[in-house]
Amino acid sequence: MQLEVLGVGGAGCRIADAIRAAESADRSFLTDAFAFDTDERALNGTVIPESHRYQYGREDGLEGEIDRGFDVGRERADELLERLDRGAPADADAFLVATGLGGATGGGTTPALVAGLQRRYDAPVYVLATLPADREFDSDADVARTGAGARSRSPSGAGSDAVPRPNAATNAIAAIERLDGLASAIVPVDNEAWLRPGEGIADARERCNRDVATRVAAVFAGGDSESGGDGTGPVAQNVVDASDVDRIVGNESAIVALGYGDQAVETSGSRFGLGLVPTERDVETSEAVRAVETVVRKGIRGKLTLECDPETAERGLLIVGGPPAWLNRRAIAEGRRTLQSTVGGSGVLGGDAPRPDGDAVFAAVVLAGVESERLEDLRAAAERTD
Ligand SMILES: Nc1nc2c(ncn2[C@@H]2O[C@H](COP(=O)(O)OP(=O)(O)OP(=O)(O)O)[C@@H](O)[C@H]2O)c(=O)[nH]1
Repeated sequence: MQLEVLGVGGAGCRIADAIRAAESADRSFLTDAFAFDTDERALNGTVIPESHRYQYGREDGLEGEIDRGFDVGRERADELLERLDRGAPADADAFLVATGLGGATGGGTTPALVAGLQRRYDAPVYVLATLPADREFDSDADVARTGAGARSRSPSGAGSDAVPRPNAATNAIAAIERLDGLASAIVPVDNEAWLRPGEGIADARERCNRDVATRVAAVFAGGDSESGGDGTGPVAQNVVDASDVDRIVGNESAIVALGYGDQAVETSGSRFGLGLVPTERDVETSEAVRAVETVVRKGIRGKLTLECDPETAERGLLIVGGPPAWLNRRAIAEGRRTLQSTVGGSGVLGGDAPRPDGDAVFAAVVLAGVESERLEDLRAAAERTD
């Protein structure tokens, strides 16, 4: 499928950058990636081509005030949407607006941008939004190595990420409330769960953004029917396309969590001799089954973009990918049944994603309509601040 990515604000632009980097040359899944920010320095820190970067609004910032951010969003959204004509937005099967909630730029602009995209295009508009970590707005949280010491350790390029954001929870909740009913679905990425003890955003962001981009690519580059890119590669038996993703995540602003698991496997360069692609006969069935079982378990029970109980999901999607010889059909079907019994509903779809050049088996899991205590915790923190 073809995804159009719009990064807004510091986090959003860096995540858009990472998603672009996760696109492999022979498996394109992006129409375009754009970066929009009020901060020109942050914008220039991305490798998104200049034609697709755009500085808007006030350079001197919004001082973390989300209401000012909403005003700027309303005033400037049309101008940003016009930039999309530099690419091919009409070819997109879906839009993904990447943003970081907690500041004023990304969270402020995203609702108006999403509303504009919904008005202009038929394709669904998903929002991938980071949630702030407690240590950003609560000086007692993770005191071990954060606080002033950690801030001063931040590299000079850390920009506003190194500054405490007392309004972060309030801003994040205000933005989520505006997105509810506007976004087709919301994929929160909870920084609290992704940061290690003592880490600041600036220390962790490259790793986090790469992990998030891997998940996005696994879902949206899914099982292309032309998996060689030129139509010559092995074809997925069950292709996951844009309408499958659409059916699972829905169009009612469901909260979505992404899971991912992978396991390195032996391929041509290792056991099978240089240059020889293993065939199904070369791979022990029991080994292939175990690999698929392992990655499916990690995908469902491992770290999710948003901590939640997978049992609360209303619908689910499973994509199992890797070198074709390792994609054991029965194990993949069993994985899908496992997901089905986990989410307890009938809304489960599955597919495979052959990667002839891959050296790992992976599972990408989409859990849609989940309930998460983290959002309630942030809401409570926002109420305490107000
Ligand atoms: N995962 C991740 N989170 C980030 C990153 N950068 C910032 N964040 C988070 O996103 C929130 C918003 O930060 P930015 O995106 O830099 O802020 P902004 O939207 O540009 O808004 P202002 O700085 O107020 O103009 C922060 O509170 C962090 O929680 C990043 O690269 N990756």
